[in-house]
Amino acid sequence: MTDAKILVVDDNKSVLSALEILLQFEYKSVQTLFNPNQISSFPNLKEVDIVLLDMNFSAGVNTGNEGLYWLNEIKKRSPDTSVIMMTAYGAVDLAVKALKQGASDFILKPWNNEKLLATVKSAHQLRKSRQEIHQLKNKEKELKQVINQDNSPIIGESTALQEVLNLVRKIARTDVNVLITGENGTGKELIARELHRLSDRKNEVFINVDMGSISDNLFESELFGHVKGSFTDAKEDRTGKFEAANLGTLFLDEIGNLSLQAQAKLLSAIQNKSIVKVGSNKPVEVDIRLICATNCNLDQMVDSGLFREDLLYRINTIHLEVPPLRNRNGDILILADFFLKKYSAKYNKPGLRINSMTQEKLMNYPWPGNIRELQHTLERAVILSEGDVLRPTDFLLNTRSGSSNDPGMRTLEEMEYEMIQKALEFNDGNYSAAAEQLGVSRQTLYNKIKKHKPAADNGK
Ligand SMILES: Nc1ncnc2c1ncn2[C@@H]1O[C@H](COP(=O)(O)OP(=O)(O)OP(=O)(O)O)[C@@H](O)[C@H]1O
Repeated sequence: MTDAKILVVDDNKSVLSALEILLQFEYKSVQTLFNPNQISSFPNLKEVDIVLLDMNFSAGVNTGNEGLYWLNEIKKRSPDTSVIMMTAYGAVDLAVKALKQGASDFILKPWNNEKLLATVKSAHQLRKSRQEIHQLKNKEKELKQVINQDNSPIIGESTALQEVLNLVRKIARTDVNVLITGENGTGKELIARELHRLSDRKNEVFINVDMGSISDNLFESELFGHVKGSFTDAKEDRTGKFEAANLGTLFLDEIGNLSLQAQAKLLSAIQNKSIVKVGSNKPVEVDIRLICATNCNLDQMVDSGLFREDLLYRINTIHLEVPPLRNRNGDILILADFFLKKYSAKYNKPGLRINSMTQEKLMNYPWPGNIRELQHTLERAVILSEGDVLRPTDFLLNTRSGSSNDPGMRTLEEMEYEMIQKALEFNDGNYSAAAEQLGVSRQTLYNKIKKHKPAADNGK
């Protein structure tokens, strides 16, 4: 027995009882209405899965207009209910008219029982699909709200930052591709999110992809998706990041770490505004706003043949350079105060203050890890604080270079970290070149950096 509610509306009582008898063997609830005027007051019409609706109710009238009128009334009150029209006058144009106005199907009287049951069954499937689509759409809406709710404020009053934010406001509502450059931890991702938040795409998703963490052989599958069976591990169809970001913003972080092969594939997707999934040959159109970020000098990489010039032209219609924290001194104490309040609240330590000597120490430090380093430094100081005032000694800045003065105190891990930093510095932040110099693969280098990251953050 199928768990569905059916309503039959016909002015012929013998039609009503015949259909009631036939359908109640298959469906849990079958109700009948002799007078269509009762449709308007029918309780919980939205819960009715299928309506079987006669087209002509007044004696001698067979235009079908009454049926079309009631079809519209039902659709107004319950758009997902499937309506099957019934008529003894099988004019094809009338059937087409009803289908155009939202009917699911059409049955001619006298009907064939088997055919009628098959029609009702597919109308029920249609109703279920419509409900699923609605549920998925609602779910998608909620997910988008959750994904987009990471709206950390951008703190800072320095002219350098305000100039960047002015440009962000100017370009946010255009669809131009934006390249954001700047050192690690300067707030590139935050700026990208702000561009999305101020754009007409703000109610759609912001998808963030860390290109440095994607190995070359997974690049296409991650970005463009794949079809089931296209390679050994492709157990299911997969939607890539481009498709997932459709109508929204796609943020490609660490774009300077892409191999030349991956760059060519990315260029083709951007140029064609479409992607082809691995294992398919059908292009799928995508409508995305592209924002890329890097701490590498892409112009230099173009000169040394490590980055495609045509790709650079595509991604940097507008170039935003986020200044390092040491060039926006005015922001250091404002940011410190912001993070102090944030972590005092998080760790339940109200009333914490920074004294003037501490302020001086923070102002004089060059912050090589920029705002991320300042943030972690404040978090650690708040956690370790014992009194109400955070003193200079609560901020163990630059301990890593301190320990490197004493070779006896360095661990193998610290030396490895230093080597990696040096190789990255030497190669202008280019992971591929640094990996080659260190004699490891780009993936291994990336894994090592990832492994060191928490330690590096804590040590600062
Ligand atoms: N102006 C700012 N105001 C408040 N918080 C900021 C600001 N800039 C950066 N942050 C915070 O600092 C941290 C690092 O910022 P973000 O991840 O945007 O930097 P990034 O330049 O993208 O770093 P990476 O190059 O390592 O990817 C984040 O927690 C971010 O919220």
